[in-house]
Amino acid sequence: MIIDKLYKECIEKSPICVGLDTKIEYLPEYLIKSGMSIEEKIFTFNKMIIDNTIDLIACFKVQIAFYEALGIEGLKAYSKTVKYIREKGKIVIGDIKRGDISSTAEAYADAHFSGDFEVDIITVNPYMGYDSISPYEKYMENDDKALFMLIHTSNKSSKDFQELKVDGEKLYMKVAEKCSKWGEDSIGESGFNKIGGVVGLTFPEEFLEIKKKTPNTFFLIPGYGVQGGKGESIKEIFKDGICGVINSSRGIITAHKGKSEDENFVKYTRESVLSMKEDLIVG
Ligand SMILES: O=c1ccn([C@@H]2O[C@H](COP(=O)(O)O)[C@@H](O)[C@H]2O)c(=O)[nH]1
Repeated sequence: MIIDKLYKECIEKSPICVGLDTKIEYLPEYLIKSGMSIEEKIFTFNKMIIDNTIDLIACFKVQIAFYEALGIEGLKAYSKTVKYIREKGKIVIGDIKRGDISSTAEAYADAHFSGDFEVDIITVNPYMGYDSISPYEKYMENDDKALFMLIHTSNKSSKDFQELKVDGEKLYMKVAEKCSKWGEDSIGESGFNKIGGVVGLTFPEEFLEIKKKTPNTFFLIPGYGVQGGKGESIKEIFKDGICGVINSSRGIITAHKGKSEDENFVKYTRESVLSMKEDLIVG
């Protein structure tokens, strides 16, 4: 089961997810100035990051918004990037945050669990309820696909709706309970199921509250580094064992900026992953 594989990678390598939120301005000058097409520039940058971090981490997350922003060439770079990661046998999360009526959700499932944009796990927004999530299940039957459902996001305004009280309980706790319930039939040998949850590291107390109620939910944890999430919070959250994978995007893929603008830029990428790993050591 894919979440078992992700869990194993977290134990064997590190619970780190490198986020490929690639923008042209993040590229080293030598690539920006090269005569390559946008598609080639972005893919070359991503490939160098992938090749130089793959042995240290659990998975990659590719945020589709940055590729959509570059038009057709950007989407071709997205497709090449996710295919390259999968060819290397590594897990790739498509951060697409979809949520729509079931007929449209079926199309999203086809688009991101097969074909040009196929990834192993996608992020989904559960606001529209169960029939916006269930169309992905067809692809999850073979155990090689999974979902990460938004529960409590890392941004400041997550409070606007997610913390509203419903029947005396915060809305994000209701969502966490549904996430756990919808995944309860698919618990793997790791003890986690196929419907994971997205919970930001920027609100560690809320994280602990969610974790207590959802022992079989594996988490995608954004918010580390640039957004203010701290390694020390992970030590508390992982006190009883690893229960998620921590994403860092800008903190890793821009680590070379102001230091190296040539082919050696990946030295800084690798160093940033190693220092994140050090910061997260649970002990
Ligand atoms: O609650 C959420 C959900 C998703 N994200 C995504 O994670 C990365 C974070 O990037 P950093 O550069 O490490 O801040 C980005 O793709 C977001 O769209 C999130 O931040 N918070």
